[in-house]
Amino acid sequence: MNIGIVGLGLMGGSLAKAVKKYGIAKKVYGYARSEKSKKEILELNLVDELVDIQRLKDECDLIVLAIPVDNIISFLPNLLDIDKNTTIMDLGSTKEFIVKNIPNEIRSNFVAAHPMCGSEKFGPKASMDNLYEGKTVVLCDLEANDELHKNRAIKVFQDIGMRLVFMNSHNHDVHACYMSHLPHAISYSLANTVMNHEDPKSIIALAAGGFTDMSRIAKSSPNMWTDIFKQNRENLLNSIDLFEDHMKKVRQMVEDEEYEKLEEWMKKANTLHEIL
Ligand SMILES: NC(=O)c1ccc[n+]([C@@H]2O[C@H](COP(=O)([O-])OP(=O)(O)OC[C@H]3O[C@@H](n4cnc5c(N)ncnc54)[C@H](O)[C@@H]3O)[C@@H](O)[C@H]2O)c1
Ligand SMILES: O=C(O)C(=O)C[C@]1(C(=O)O)C=C[C@H](O)C=C1
Repeated sequence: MNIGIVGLGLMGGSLAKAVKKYGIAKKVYGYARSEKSKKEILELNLVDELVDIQRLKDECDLIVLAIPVDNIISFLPNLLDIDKNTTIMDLGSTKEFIVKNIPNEIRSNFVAAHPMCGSEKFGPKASMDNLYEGKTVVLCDLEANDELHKNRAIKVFQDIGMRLVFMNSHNHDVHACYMSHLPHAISYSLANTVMNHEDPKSIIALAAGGFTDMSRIAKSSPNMWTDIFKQNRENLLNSIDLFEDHMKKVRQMVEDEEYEKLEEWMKKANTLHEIL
């Protein structure tokens, strides 16, 4: 099978490396827009060839959209005349808005997927051949797909070592919000809070494991995360409200010097790690 990847940053570049590593693709084609990306992709030897959209459509059995979630939607008009046997797949971090915006002509071709792996790094240089190994991918609303496309997508994810989880796109966005989008909002908030209060010298001198762990994802791509917060707005607003309730609760317990209650609240939080 020939695979075409649109966007060869962390996720697309890592997929290109993984399908090569496991011998899944006869040819891996890439599509990139900026000259800077094109240069990096070729230097890193991520794909067999960079091609235009027409060649992607003419020569690929599977086209993977590994670009920010708003760009996924704006890219779809390019694919309306796709062959009925060509599979399209996205790797976006949100699912409901994307699925709602898939044009009818290509709905059965389009497999909505979200790999639950990644990092705060972005761009072609961040790609890794083992990013997907042993990780989970969420596949959404598969009842809308032809068997050919569903099975092709499932096989590719299995062949690169992923576990599969099936969910509807609405539930996906609720869960992804709590497990990924809220943590990013908190980490960006923490980074800005600390930078407004502390000077660089004390940040460098005192940053230890706790702060480094909590702030790692504040280094993530603003371009990608603005789109995610926009598309998952309602769920994010709800989750921020619930998080704020807990911040108010801890603030109140400290203010009222209710230390036994505080300890119980912390013990409850400890139990998360009996599950994880
Ligand atoms: N980073 C993560 O941890 C992670 C995890 C799971 C899913 N995702 C999702 O995967 C997708 C890609 O994220 P990433 O981390 O690889 O981002 P990235 O910034 O590393 O890579 C995206 C690449 O796509 C290019 N691009 C953007 N629009 C394009 C277009 N219209 N045509 C061609 N190229 C285009 C950019 O130049 C960039 O090189 C996003 O939808 C994101 O939500 C990311
Ligand atoms: O930074 C990481 O460690 C990630 O795995 C990235 C992460 C996350 O865990 O929130 C980020 C966005 C996703 O869509 C999926 C995964």
